Amino acid sequence: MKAVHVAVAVILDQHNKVLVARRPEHLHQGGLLEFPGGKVEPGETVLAALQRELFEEVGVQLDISEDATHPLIQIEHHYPDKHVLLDVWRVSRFSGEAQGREGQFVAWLDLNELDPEAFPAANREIIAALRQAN
Ligand SMILES: Nc1nc2c([nH]c(=O)n2[C@H]2C[C@H](O)[C@@H](COP(=O)(O)OP(=O)(O)OP(=O)(O)O)O2)c(=O)[nH]1
Ligand SMILES: [Mg+2]
Repeated sequence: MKAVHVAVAVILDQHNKVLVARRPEHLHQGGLLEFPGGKVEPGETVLAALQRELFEEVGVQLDISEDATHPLIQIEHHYPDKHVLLDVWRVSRFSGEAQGREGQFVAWLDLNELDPEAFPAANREIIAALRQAN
């Protein structure tokens, strides 16, 4: 099974709050929290995908210049029904106010209070890497 390449944004504000959204029930890993993002389309760069997905899902415009976007970690994970490659980026500049544009719950949660169990299994490593980096 080929891995699905997914661009994922971790947006941390100056108060150590990170933007999370709840995956709609009907999707893969539905009902769990996620860092916003989505599949990289054919011919698209990962940063272009990151920017497109963040605008589509939460209405946030990312600054994807080199000094504002840093690779955090890549995680390859095999779910029973799907193989994903999460390409996770730390984003430090954006404009717009985050809102669930697809009707989903979104929130800024304290990094120290994130419950890894509320996220898909692949995210535990992301949360650990973030806590180590901060
Ligand atoms: N966005 C995101 N996806 C994650 C995270 N953790 C994790 O395992 N995933 C998985 C769930 C999905 O299988 C895949 C992302 O696919 P997706 O369905 O959100 O992709 P998409 O936004 O392009 O959605 P669609 O247009 O296909 O509906 O990655 C995460 O933190 N954020
Ligand atoms: Mg998505």
